[in-house]
Amino acid sequence: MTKHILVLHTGGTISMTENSEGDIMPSQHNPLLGADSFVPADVELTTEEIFNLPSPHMTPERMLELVKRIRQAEKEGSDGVVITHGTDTLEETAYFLDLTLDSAMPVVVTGAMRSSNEIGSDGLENLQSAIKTAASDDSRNKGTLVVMNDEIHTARFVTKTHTTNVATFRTPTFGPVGLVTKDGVRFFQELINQEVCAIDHLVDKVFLIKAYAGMDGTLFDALPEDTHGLTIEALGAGNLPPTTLPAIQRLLDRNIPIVLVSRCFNGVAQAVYNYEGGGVQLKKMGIIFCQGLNGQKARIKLQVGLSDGKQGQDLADFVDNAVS
Ligand SMILES: NC(=O)C[C@H](N)C(=O)O
Repeated sequence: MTKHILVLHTGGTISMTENSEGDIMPSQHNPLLGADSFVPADVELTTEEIFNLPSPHMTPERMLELVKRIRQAEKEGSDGVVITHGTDTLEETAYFLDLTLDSAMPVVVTGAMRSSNEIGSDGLENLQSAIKTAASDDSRNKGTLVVMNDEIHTARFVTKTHTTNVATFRTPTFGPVGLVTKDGVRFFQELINQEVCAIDHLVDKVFLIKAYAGMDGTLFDALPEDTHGLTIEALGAGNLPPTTLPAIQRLLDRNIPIVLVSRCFNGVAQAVYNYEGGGVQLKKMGIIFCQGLNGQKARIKLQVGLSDGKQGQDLADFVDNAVS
């Protein structure tokens, strides 16, 4: 049966070209438009350029525009959607889609580390793998997936780990969920469902701050009056320098929800240390521990939860546990 796959291009290196000086720049004519000779025989492709942006120019407002286009595509009869995207913020857009699209339809995000005319360009290969994944029945009901370098990852846990290597996308702690091979798509890990928020607007003042040895309250006190929420990348298992605590308490007294993750690459944040600034104390103060997400993903989750109108325990339950 023919599968109708919509490809939405948003820009990034996959759509860029290298000039004679070696600079990589957005192309005036997207080299991916019309490149479809590699599409599997049972796939009918529709292609749209919704944006042509380097991914550092991506914003949550643009992510929401993308969500609305994907919801419409499902109504129009698409069997799956592929999004091409710059890799710098790919994981944030992918996770935003994962949290806001309430659908069984496969949604697959891909990109490239080498632009379209560089030697060893990985764009078309990644696009082909993403199309195969979006066309597979096995990809239904799996939330948003990220396909790069023959691997399938969940949007929830994948992260960019290398500035230039084509094997940059990794899933720390849990690993990839599947592979794209010559014969098709193979999943080897089950996915755990999560709550989806079908939001149609955004609250915007949600910040991310990284902790470091010797940190004090300066950055916390500098947050604007109308702050909606804050995510902190804390130390180790989930601890903070004691000199940050008075400023953090002032934010909590203003009813600003604070979500904590670890700045460590592997593992989950847990309230295990009971000393000044230790996780046990932070949890007692009312900080929400988010397990298994990195800082940029936890910030997206907090923003989506707040945009859905969640607060108090409801918000904490939504944010705190990404792994069950
Ligand atoms: N590989 C890439 O796509 C990186 C590029 N700077 C982007 O995110 O748009």
